Amino acid sequence: MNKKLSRMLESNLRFYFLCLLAFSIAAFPFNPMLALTEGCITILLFLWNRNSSQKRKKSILQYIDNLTGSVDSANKSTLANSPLPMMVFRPESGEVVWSNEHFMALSGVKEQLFDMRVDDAAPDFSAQWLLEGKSVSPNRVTMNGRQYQVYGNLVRTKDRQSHMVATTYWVDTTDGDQALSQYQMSRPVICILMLDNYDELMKTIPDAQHSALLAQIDEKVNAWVSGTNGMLLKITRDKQLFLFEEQQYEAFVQEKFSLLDAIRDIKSFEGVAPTISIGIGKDFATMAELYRHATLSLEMALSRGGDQAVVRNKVDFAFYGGRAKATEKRTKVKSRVMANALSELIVDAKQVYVMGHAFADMDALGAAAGICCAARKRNKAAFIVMDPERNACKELIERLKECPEYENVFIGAHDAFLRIQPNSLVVVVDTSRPDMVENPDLLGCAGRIAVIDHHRRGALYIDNAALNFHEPYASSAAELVTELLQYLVEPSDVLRAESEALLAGIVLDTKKFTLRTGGRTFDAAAFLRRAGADTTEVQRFFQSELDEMVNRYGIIREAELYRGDIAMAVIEEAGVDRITAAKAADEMLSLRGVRAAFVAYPMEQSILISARSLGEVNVQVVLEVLGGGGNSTTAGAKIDDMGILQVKQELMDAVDRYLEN
Ligand SMILES: Nc1ncnc2c1ncn2[C@@H]1O[C@@H]2COP(=O)(O)O[C@H]3[C@@H](O)[C@H](n4cnc5c(N)ncnc54)O[C@@H]3COP(=O)(O)O[C@H]2[C@H]1O
Repeated sequence: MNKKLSRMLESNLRFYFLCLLAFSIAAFPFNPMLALTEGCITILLFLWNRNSSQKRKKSILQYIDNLTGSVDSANKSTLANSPLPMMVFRPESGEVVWSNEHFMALSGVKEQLFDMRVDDAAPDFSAQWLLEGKSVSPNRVTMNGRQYQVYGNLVRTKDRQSHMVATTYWVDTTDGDQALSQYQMSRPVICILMLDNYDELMKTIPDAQHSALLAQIDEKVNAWVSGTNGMLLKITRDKQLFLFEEQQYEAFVQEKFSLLDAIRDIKSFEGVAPTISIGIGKDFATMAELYRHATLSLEMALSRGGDQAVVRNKVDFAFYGGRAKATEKRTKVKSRVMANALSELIVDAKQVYVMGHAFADMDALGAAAGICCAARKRNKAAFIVMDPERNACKELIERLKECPEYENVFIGAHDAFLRIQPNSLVVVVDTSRPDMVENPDLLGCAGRIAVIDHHRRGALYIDNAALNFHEPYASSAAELVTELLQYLVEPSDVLRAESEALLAGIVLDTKKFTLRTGGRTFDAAAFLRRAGADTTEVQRFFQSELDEMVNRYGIIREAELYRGDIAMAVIEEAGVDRITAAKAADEMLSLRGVRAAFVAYPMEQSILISARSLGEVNVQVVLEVLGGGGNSTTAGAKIDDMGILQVKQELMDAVDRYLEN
C-alpha cells in the first residue's frame, strides 16, 4: 500500500535530471569547465529534490495514518454508542457475537449476550431475509411486546467457525404502527342501502299497511347498524346513507351482510317480499370518491338483479348475496327512454357495427339483426361483426343472407377493425364483458358504444358506454331489442327473417318459453308475430342432426349425481361441441330430482363448463368464483391453465361453498 502511495505521490523528475546530465556530457568536448559546473549543479539539484520529496512523502503518510486512525476509532465508538439498538450475530449458528447497550436494554438482557443465541433475545426473529441478500426484514419482529423493523447486512469472514456475520439495526416502530393501524381502522366507509322494490310493495299492499311494513324494514336496518357507532341518514324514501368506520367492515363480511336475509324474511301481507341492495365504497382518499364508488356499487348490485351487497375497493368489486331468484322489475318507461337514446346515437353515427359475444348464438344474432333493422329505418349502414365459422347460428345467418338488405352486412372481426372510423357507433349485444366480445379492439376505436345485455354484470364490464341497457330480469338480449324496436320501427319495417331471428333468440334463452319467461317476453313475442315471424320456421332452427343427438346422449351417459341432486358430466376427451354440451346440460335438468346440471369438457387449450338450473340454485353465483358468468339459470365458464380433473374438483368445491353458505 505504502509503495503504491509513494508512486502516486512521487513527481517523476528523474527523466528531466537525466536529460540535463546528457546535455552536460554532450557539452564537455566543447567547454569542459562549463560542462563540469552544469553536471555538479544537476547532481546537487537531484539530491536536494530527493531529500525534500522524501520529507513530503513522510508527512503525507503521517497525515493519512492519522486520518484512518480517527475513522477507525470513530467506527468503534459509533458501534458502541449508536443510538440505534444493534446486534451482531452469526446467521448460520444463530450465535450472538456482540450487541450494544440499547439492544440489551430492549431485549431485557442484563449482561453482554455472549454465548447466547438470537432466539433467546428475539424468539420470532428469522435471519432468512439476510441470507437472501435483503437489507430490510419483510415483517415486523416482536420483542418484549414491542414491534421492530430490522435493517441489516451480511459480511463474509475468513473465520473458520462461521463464514458470515450479520449486523442488525433495530428500529422501534410500535408507536408508528399503532398510529397507522388506528388511522386505517378509522377510515370512513360509505354504504348506500336501497330498497329494491319500494314502488311494487307500495302498489301491492293496502295503504293502511304501508307504514307498518316500512317500520319493519327500518327496524331491521337499525338493528343491523346498531353497535357500529356509524351514522344512518335517510336520503330518499327508498334510500339510506350509512357512514361507518373501516373497523366495522370485517364484521359485516363475516356475517355475510345478514341484513339481506333479514329484509327478505319480512313477510309482506300480499306475498311480495321486500329486498334490499347494498352498495359500498371503501379505500378511497376522499369522501367524494367514496360516495361515487358506493353509488357505482349500488348500480352494480341493481344491474345484477338486486338483493345483494357489492363492495368497490381500490382494486376490485366483491359480491355478497344475490342468490335469490331475480324478479321482474323493469319499467316500460325505461325501455322508451333507452329507445330514444339509441335512436339519437344511430342518427349521430356514420356507420353502426353490431357485435355479440365470441361464438355467437341465436340470441346474439337475433339482437344484432334487430339493431340492423333500426339502423336501416334511419338510413344508416349497419354491419354485423361475426366469425363466419366460430358461431352457433349458421342456419340463421344463411336465412338472413337470403335478404337483399343483408348483402355485405356480415363482416369478420378483422375487416371491421380496418373499416371502423372514429364517428362509428358500436352496439354490443348479449354480453357486457369486454373480454367476451367478438373483437375487443373495436371497443377502443369506436366513437360511441351502446351495450344491450341481459346477463348479470360481472366485475369486468364495458364501463365507457354511452348507452347501457342492462336488464338481468329480461329473458334474452333479443327480448330487450324487440322491446326497443317497438318504439323505433313499425312492425311492417321488420323483415320476416329479422323477426324470426329475434324470436329464435328468445326461444333459445327461455328454452321454449319455459325458463325466465315473464309477461314482457310474451309481449315481445306477440310483436314479432305481428312483424311476420313464423313459429314453425323458428322451430326448424332448433332441429338437430342424428350425430349431434347421439353425442348429446353420450355426454348424459357420463353424468353422476353430486350431493344427490346436482348432475355433473365431466368429459375428459376432446371433441365435445359447445352446443351439444349446452343441450346436454339443458336435458339433464329433465331428470327427476335434479336441481342443477353442469357439463365440463376440454376445448382447445381450455376447459369449458355449461351450467343450467331450474332456478333454485343460482348457477351464475357458483361459476362466478371460477371466472364464469351468465344468469341464475344459464351460466358458463372458460377455465385456462387447469386440467379437467382439477376443474371437476374446483367445481365440486364451488358447489359445496354455494350450498353450505
Ligand atoms: N367464459 C364465460 N365467462 C362468462 N360467462 C360465460 C362464459 N361462457 C358462457 N358464459 C355465459 O353462460 C351462458 C351459457 O353458456 P353456454 O355455452 O352453456 O350456452 C350457450 C350456448 O352454447 C347455448 N346454445 C347456443 N345454441 C344453442 C342451440 N341451438 N340449442 C341449445 N343451446 C344452444 O345457449 C347458451 C346461450 O347462453 P347465453 O349467451 O345466454 O349465456 C351464456 C354466457 O353468458
